[in-house]
Amino acid sequence: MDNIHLFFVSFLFLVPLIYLFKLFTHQKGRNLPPSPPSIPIIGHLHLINGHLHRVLQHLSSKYGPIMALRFGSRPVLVITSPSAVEECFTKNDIVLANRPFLLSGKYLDYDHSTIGAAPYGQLWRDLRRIMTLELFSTARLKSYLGVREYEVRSLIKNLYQDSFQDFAKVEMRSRIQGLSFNILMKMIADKRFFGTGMRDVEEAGRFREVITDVFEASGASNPGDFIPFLRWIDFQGYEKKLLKLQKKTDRFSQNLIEEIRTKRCDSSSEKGKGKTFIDAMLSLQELEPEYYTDDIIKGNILTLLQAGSDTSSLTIEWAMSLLLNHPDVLERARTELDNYIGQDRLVQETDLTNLPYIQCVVNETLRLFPAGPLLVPHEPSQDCTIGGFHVARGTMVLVNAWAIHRDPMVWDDPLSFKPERFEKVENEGCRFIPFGIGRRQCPGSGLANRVMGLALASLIQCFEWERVGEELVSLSEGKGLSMPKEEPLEAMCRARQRMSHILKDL
Ligand code: HEM
Repeated sequence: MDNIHLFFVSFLFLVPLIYLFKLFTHQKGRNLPPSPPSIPIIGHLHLINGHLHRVLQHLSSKYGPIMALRFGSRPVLVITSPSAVEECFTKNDIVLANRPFLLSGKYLDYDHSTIGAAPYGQLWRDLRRIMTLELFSTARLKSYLGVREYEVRSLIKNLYQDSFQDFAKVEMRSRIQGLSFNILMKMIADKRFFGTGMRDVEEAGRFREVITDVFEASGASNPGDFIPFLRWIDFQGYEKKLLKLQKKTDRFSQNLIEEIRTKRCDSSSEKGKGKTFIDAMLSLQELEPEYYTDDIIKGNILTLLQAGSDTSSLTIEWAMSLLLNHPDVLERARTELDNYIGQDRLVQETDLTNLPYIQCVVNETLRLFPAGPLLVPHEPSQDCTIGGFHVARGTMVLVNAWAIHRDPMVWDDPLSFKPERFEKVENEGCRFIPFGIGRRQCPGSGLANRVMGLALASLIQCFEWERVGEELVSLSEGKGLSMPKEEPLEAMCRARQRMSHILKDL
C-alpha cells in the first residue's frame, strides 16, 4: 500500500475513533439528555429529511422534550416543552443569549455584526438599544402610525379597484408583501417602492426575491456548518451562493445609504437630517466612524428587512387562508368590527385595543403557523443545566415553538383553528412563544402586531371574501426558514356594499 492510500485508510478509521473518544471522555459522568442512535461523523444528519420542525417534533415525541442530537460535529439540543423553555430563558437567559456562528452569518450578517447574529456582548447591546430607540419604542411606533395607515389604505384602494363591481379573483401574496416591505422601507430609508409606478419598483421586486433567497440560505441549512470537511470543498456550492447573494444585497443597501448621505450633505441644517434608521446610524457614524461602519449599517438594514417583512406578510397570508377555510370565524370578526366601528369610517390602528377578537385571530394564526417555527438558534456561552441535563458550551439550542404550539398535552384540540381560545387567558406564558422569549426575543413584535392587526381588520371590514373553488385553501408549508405557505394565496374578493361610499373616495 503506498503512502497516499495508507493516509486515507488511517484517516477513515482514525477520525471516527478520535471523535468517539472525545465524545466519551467529555460526556463521562454527566447526565446527558436522551438521544437517538447516531452515525459517526454525520451524527444525526441522516434523520433530517423534510421540514426540520416536523422532523424534530417526531423525534422529540420518542426521545422527550429535552433531546440531544449531533449535526456532524455540532452538538444540538432540542427543546419542546414550556417548562424547559421557561428554564432556558429565565435561569439560563444570559448564558443562552448567544447565537451560533453559521456560515450564512459570515456573508449575510457581515461577519456576525447584525442584531440578529451578533454574539451576546457590547455590539449586540448597542444595536438593540439603537433599534429600540429609533424604531420600536412606543413613541417611535406612534410617529410612524401615519405610514402604516397610509400603506394599509393603499392596499385597500388597490383591491377596491379590482373588486368594486363584483367578485374578482385576487392574488394576495404580492400585495401583502408590498405592504410590509413599504412600511419597513419608509422607516429605514423614507422610501416606498411598491405601488409608486417608479422605476425603483423593479429594483425592489428583485430585492424582495433576494430576501426570499436569503431566508432559504440562512440558518441551519448548510451541511458545511456541521461537517467542517464539507466546508473545505464547498459542498453543494453553498459558500459561492452566499457570496452571490451578499453582492446583491450589498449593492441595494449601499445605494440606500448613499441616497440618504447625499440628502444630508445637501442640507446643512439639522432639519435636513431625516428620522429614518439610516439617518440615525449615519449620525452615530459621524461620532464613531470606526465602530458604526457602512458594513454594520448594511448588515442591519438587511436584517430588518429579512426579519420584519416576510414574517408579518406571511402571517397575514396564513390568517386570510384560515379565515377563508372558517367562514364562521370570519363572520364573527366582521360582526365585532361592524358593532364597534359601524360603516361611516375605516378601522384605524387605535381601534385595535377595542377589537379583541381580531387580536385572537392573529394569535391563533401565530400559534398554528409561527413565522419562526424553531425561533432563531441560541448557543450557551458556558456549560449549563436544563431540566437537570448537562448542556455543553457551544451546543446549538433549537426551541421547537411550532411543536409546543401544537402539543395536545399543552393545548386543547391543538390542530383546530379556534381564535376564542385566546379570549380566556391574558398571559399564555411559555406555551405561546411566536416571538421568542428572554433577552433575544423579537424586538419587532409591537410593530408586527400593529401591522397584522390593522391589515386584517381592514381587509375584513371592507371586503367580502370567498374561496376560489369548493375545496379548502391548502395549508401546506413551503420551503424556507420562515415557513411560508407553499402556494401563494388566491381568493375571491368583492367590496362590501355598505363600505362603498368610503372606499370609492380613497
Ligand atoms: C409575525 C411577525 C414576526 C415574528 C413571528 C417574529 C419572530 C421572531 C423570532 C421567533 C425571533 C427570535 C427570538 C429568539 O431568538 O428567541 C425574532 C427575532 C428578531 N426579530 Fe422578529 N418576528 C416578527 C416580526 C419582526 C419585525 C416586524 C421586526 C423588525 C422590523 C423583527 C425584528 C427582529 C430582530 C431584529 C430579531 C433579532 C433579535 C435579537 O437577536 O436580538 N421581527 N423574531
